[in-house]
Amino acid sequence: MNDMLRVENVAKSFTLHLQGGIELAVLENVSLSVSAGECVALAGDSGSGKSTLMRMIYGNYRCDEGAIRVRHGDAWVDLAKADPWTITEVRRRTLGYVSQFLRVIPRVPTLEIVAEPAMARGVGRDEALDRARQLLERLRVPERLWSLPPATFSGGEQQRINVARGFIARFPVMLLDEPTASLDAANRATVLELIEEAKSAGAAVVGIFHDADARTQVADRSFAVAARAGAGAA
Ligand SMILES: Nc1ncnc2c1ncn2[C@@H]1O[C@H](COP(=O)(O)OP(=O)(O)OP(=O)(O)O)[C@@H](O)[C@H]1O
Repeated sequence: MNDMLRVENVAKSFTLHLQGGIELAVLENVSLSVSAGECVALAGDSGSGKSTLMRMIYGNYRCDEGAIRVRHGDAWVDLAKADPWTITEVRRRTLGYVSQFLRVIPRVPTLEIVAEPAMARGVGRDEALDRARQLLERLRVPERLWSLPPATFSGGEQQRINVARGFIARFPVMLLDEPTASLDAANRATVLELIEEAKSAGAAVVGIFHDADARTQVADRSFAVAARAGAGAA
């Protein structure tokens, strides 16, 4: 198997400082590998730890135990032990993340926001802007909005800009947190197409899809994230 991502024996608990230091154990002994061209859907009840696992893979949450190995160029990097600079480098070149919410940068026009991850991966400005236009067109974001900062855009418009940012750079490993939530049928279909195209180009994809039809369409398999005894107790 041409693995791109290996999660090995990962554990995570949260300490709730505002509630007397209660320890909330969420994940224990989680192992998962994802190969190039494969899409794995994280499945499990609400509160089971799907988003927590995704944030750990992105390096937002530290692991209590275990390793999160990502193939970064010719090397393997363990994000559980990597320093912040290395995590930033892995995100710039290897690891894309479509979160549910767009982090808006004040005053920066939509077109630039979408083009930025491609430029950060070394794509020339003109080509990056071209790709951004194509993606915004495919995702039906009206051209009159492209020169405006997206702060005041609707939830669905912001989500499509987030999707465009996630897909423009052709990351080898992609994390998708509910990429079709709050989209209409036509845009939902486009996002599923983009996921299929990324897989065909060799991306390893990990997704959370509450939309069961979307999951069936793009995921090659599901990975059950099981809530630990005690999780959700607080
Ligand atoms: N930063 C945090 N601090 C404390 N507890 C947290 C934190 N993040 C998540 N949790 C807890 O961890 C558990 C798992 O949450 P998580 O968001 O990963 O679940 P999920 O499977 O993604 O749920 P859903 O399907 O509802 O989005 C929950 O009980 C949640 O309260």
